[in-house]
Amino acid sequence: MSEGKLLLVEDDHSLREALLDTLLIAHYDCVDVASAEDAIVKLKHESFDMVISDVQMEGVGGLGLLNYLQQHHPQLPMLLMTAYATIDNAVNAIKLGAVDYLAKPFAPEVLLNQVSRYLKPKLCQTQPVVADEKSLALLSLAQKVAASDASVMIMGPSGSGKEVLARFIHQNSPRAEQPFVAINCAAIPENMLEATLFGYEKGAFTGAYQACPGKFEQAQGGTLLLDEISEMELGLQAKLLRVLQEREVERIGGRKNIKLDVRVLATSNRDLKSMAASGDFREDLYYRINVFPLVWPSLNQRPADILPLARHLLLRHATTSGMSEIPDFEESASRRLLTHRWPGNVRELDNVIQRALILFTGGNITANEIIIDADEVMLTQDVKCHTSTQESSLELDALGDELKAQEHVIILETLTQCQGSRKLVAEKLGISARTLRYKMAKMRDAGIQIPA
Ligand SMILES: Nc1ncnc2c1ncn2[C@@H]1O[C@H](COP(=O)(O)OP(=O)(O)OP(=O)(O)O)[C@@H](O)[C@H]1O
Repeated sequence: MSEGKLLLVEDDHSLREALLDTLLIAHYDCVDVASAEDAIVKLKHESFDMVISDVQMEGVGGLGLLNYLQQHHPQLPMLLMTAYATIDNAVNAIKLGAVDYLAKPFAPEVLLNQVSRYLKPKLCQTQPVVADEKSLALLSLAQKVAASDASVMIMGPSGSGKEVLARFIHQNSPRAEQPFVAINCAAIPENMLEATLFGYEKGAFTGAYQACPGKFEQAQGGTLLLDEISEMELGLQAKLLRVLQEREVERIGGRKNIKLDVRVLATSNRDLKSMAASGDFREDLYYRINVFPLVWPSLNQRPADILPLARHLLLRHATTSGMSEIPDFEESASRRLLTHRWPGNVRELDNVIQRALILFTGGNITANEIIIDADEVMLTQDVKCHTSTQESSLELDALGDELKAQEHVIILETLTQCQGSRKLVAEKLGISARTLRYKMAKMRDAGIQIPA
């Protein structure tokens, strides 16, 4: 199986964006087009490792594209998506050479499960950048723990790098070649979390059109990260405990137990021990996942990490935005970075660096381009504030969260620059589509109008 590139063909704009989000979040390299004709043009100039296409589109449509692939790229697996009423077409398509079909509507996991049979997601290359003594000690401990099969509980404040550390443990473990699957327990609606974790059989509940393996099964042989486990409700915690004890899972609506070989890592930015003491988290589950605890201190407690991290983030974002020369920080800028308290930890530092690159006009980065407070963004002449952005920022002031306000201004500006393309915005800001979608959902919740 290769770490290849996907071509997504779908004429419905919003469905295409949603599918693209799902694939990018799962770390698949993916290019999207709106018609079979555009797909054929792409296929002539770029090489792909899999095609996912809608059947019914204007022009030659999905079947025409399948026909083209059969003649010119017979090895290329093609997955078709079809409306429920046209399953006969899909069955014919499989006879003609498509590898499988998905009946719309389908859950994101169903798509990912199909794709994972043919392609591996891109390996996430993020290695923790560390320089402070405390962080070096933590990393060397993590390396030792990685070699074992123990469950690890990673604690630390929000944005401190817990997920980065979890990936590091997986990549340094004997399971490194097997899947690393992460699930954010706080980001998935409560009623969906159980199905997402344990999977379900066809017809298990309304909307379960196809059987779907859960995250545990997807992580088979590898590592499962339960991000923000403190947010899981008590009833589900009991079910999770049973799965961990029995080392087997039963899909919702299923009748058979599936043996599991999965290492479990979990993260929390809350004090799980006192949650367990107060009955807000199951004590027995706490002890089961907390075999080896690791704690990332907040960024201000490991000051020697700040500048190496800032340089690393600068390199990452400058490269993503295609800059040929990577600037450095002037003395004044470094001083500003070192004297801030970083309540939002590395994520806040990441935002500040992205902002600096937006304001950057050449040479090295100066203290003027290190914008930490929202007011500074509003006063900086270099930032071309659009009317809608100003209005949104004023609304945000009422929320009393300056850090978020700065972030929102940047997202709105970049959305305008990229004419609404979520994919380009995520690329430009150097964040994953998942993060962007999450941030935009929060902005909508706060009443901010997001341009279409
Ligand atoms: N040591 C590090 N080296 C490189 N990048 C880092 C490091 N720590 C954090 N980051 C980056 O900072 C951002 C936040 O990190 P991460 O998502 O791991 O934090 P977290 O503690 O899991 O946050 P949350 O509690 O909000 O889920 C990511 O973009 C990540 O790549």
